[in-house]
Amino acid sequence: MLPPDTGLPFDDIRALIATMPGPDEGARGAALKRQGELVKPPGALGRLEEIAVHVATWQGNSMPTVNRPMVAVFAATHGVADRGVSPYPGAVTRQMLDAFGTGKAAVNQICATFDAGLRVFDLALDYPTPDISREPALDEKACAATMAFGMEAIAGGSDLLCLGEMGIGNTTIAAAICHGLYGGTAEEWVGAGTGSTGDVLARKIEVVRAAVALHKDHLDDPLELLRRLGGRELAAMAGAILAARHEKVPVILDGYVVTAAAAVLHALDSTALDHCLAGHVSAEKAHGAVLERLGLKPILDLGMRLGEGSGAALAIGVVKAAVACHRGMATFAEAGVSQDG
Ligand SMILES: Cc1cc2ncn([C@H]3O[C@H](COP(=O)(O)O)[C@@H](O)[C@H]3O)c2cc1C
Ligand SMILES: O=C(O)c1cccnc1
Repeated sequence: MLPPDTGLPFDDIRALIATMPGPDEGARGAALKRQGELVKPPGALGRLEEIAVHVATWQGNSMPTVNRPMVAVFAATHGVADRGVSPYPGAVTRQMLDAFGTGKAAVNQICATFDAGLRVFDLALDYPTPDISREPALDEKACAATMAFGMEAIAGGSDLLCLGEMGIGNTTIAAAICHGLYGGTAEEWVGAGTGSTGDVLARKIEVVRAAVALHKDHLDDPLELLRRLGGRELAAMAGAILAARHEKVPVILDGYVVTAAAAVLHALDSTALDHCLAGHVSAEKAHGAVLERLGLKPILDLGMRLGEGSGAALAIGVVKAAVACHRGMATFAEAGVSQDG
């Protein structure tokens, strides 16, 4: 699904936001009713019950499925990577794409564990976006086109979309977006990423501070903020989240970088992430704070700080189990179990 080709590119994105479908209250009501009838004390499956009802609500199906979960990993390169903001060189981004291709990365193993599909999107890796502390990452047309490209993540059909990213330097980008959206200090939003400490961490904070200062007069519009402080994988992920909403596909977010992309949509419309689950809270310093601002409660908290969709993919197991219980358990009446405690 591509946005209609009318008007300014960002206007097309705004039109998709304005026309997002809301929750399917019929499916939600029926799913809640079924949860109350299943052969267990009410609420005994805890968050699994909420998760099953969430998937039912956003698929618009009181008997939801997780038969075709898909992990979409968006990869891009960043000019800031040359500023010494990551312990790893920018070349690692392409090397990791090779590892995804041969099935040797962490996300491959987690996808295999849960029978999830994995698609990797190479967003012009040979052309890093400019250093955001010196100029905008993207122009409006490129940002909107990259968001539209991200909408391809769900092409071919999926009943649960997990988002991941690969792009050395992109925890700097995520921090700039969060600092731009939420204010505070650069220190507050910058974390270790792949393991930055000392001078590397200090440079990272400085780059984030300089980037937000450079673009400060243009940050009121979240799409403008995304194009200036973002990168291609963040724009594509925002597009994917929006397309999934229109196609009734629930989404699982991953760590700090994915959540920063999602936060841009939330700033445009506070209901834009209502179909999303937070797969986990990563060990990246500010991830928990962003999730709190978005009103998202992470499913897992395992101290992971990898990115590449690993935390979202791991949460597929929990969501699958939640939906399996919802679909497969007997009701008290079916099981002949007495319901009065
Ligand atoms: C071998 C390796 C595998 C990865 N898989 C994901 N990332 C993660 O690390 C990067 C962000 O961290 P920073 O901002 O510190 O560069 C992203 O590419 C992210 O997905 C990796 C990083 C490395 C080194
Ligand atoms: O939380 C994340 O998204 C993350 C953390 C470290 C490295 N890359 C990504």
